[in-house]
Amino acid sequence: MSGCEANFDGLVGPTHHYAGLSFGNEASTKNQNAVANPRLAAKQGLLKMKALADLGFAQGILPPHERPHLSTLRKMGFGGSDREVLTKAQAYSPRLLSSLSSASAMWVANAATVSPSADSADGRVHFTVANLNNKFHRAIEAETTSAILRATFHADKYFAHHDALPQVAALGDEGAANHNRLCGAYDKPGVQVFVYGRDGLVKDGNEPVRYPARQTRLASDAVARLHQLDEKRTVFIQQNPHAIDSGVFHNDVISVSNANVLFHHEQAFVNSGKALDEIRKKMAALELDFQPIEVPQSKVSLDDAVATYLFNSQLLSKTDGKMMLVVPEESRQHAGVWAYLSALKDSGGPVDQIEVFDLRESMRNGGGPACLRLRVALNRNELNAVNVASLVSDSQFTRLNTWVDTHYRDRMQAKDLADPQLLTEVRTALDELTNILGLGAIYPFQR
Ligand SMILES: N=C(N)NCCC[C@H](NC(=O)CCC(=O)O)C(=O)O
Repeated sequence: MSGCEANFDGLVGPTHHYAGLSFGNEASTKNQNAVANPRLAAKQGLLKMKALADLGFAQGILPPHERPHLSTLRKMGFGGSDREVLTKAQAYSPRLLSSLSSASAMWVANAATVSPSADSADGRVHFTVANLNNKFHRAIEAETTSAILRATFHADKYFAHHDALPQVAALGDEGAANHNRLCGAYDKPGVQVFVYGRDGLVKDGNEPVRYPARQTRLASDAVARLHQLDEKRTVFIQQNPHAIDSGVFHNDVISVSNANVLFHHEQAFVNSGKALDEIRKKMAALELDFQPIEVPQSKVSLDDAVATYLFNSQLLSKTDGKMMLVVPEESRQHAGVWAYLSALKDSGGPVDQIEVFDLRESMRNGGGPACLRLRVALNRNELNAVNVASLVSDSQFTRLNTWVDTHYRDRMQAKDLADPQLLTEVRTALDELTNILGLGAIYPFQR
């Protein structure tokens, strides 16, 4: 198969903690105030990256953001020295400081939507940074995400970068977590599938009632337009509001695609049969055979899917033509889900290997294997144009692992965030990291 799918994983930042900031994400709510271990979190993520790189997959890394986010605090009127800003913000509202200190940028499936060059009219890879408008702690990610993506994929000839959509609820955009692509070879035209939770402009009675629908159709349409996609090869599907109300706050908690396979839960979409038919027809026009793997509610309930993150998995093509599913340890711990996975592996279908990773630190905030990675399908020239130090090699892994050991604390709670020493530690670490990754000045404090 020509071309490749490179996975760029977000590295967990030094202020990783459990703040209960994401209403609608049940793990986030459940684990509010638990004690986090940023060092362990970063190392769990690095181990996944290393393991996949060792298996021969193209693996990249995206750095964490600067937190606490002093520039937002200053914009909100907290003045004086950095130390004073932190003290005043903590006195005003510990929850505000916590929101502006979240390490949520680790979940880079929400960093941007990416369309490969084979699908875009101008023949370039398009990136639109997600505005993450539904959550305050995430809406502040866009600016640094944009700087990071532009530094990582910097050749204009190959890569087109779009800023985040305007920061309004009607244009709520959560990036690649609500986007799938079905294809044959990664560098040949495919069918892009955008999944949205609500319209954005009008209420049609199909919205969830308990939890927010973060992604709007208005935003998905805008991204498809920006990426110069052909409507004959684009599909828009509404996410099942009942699934959102059950804790499926992003579509990647209930479905994942790779090549011509869509692994999904039976209750993932509104009018599922019609949606799958449209994908099938549009793929057939490209002479591609669509292979959906639909998991029935009777085998894995929505609640179990949310609790185990079975679908927040990475589906990866191996050189032998078969696929491997990368799942979190929580999927192995659940007898019913593990029985389903064992049967899937032995079914004679496309998936014949299951790999399990311990990502507990991230999982406790609702971030599984797929949340931690941004898929970028590339042809050979494009892969060669990626900032080389952003690719995970043995030597980069060793440097990064040592960097984490040197700079990260092994315990973090909201009350630690006002410590001015923490800000110094973060800035020292990030300054060093931009050197390791050769990214230049990407953080506000470096400018
Ligand atoms: N499904 C994907 N692609 N990403 C998962 C994102 C998890 C993230 N959690 C948080 O932001 C929790 C932070 C806290 O509560 O401390 C979110 O809800 O946006």
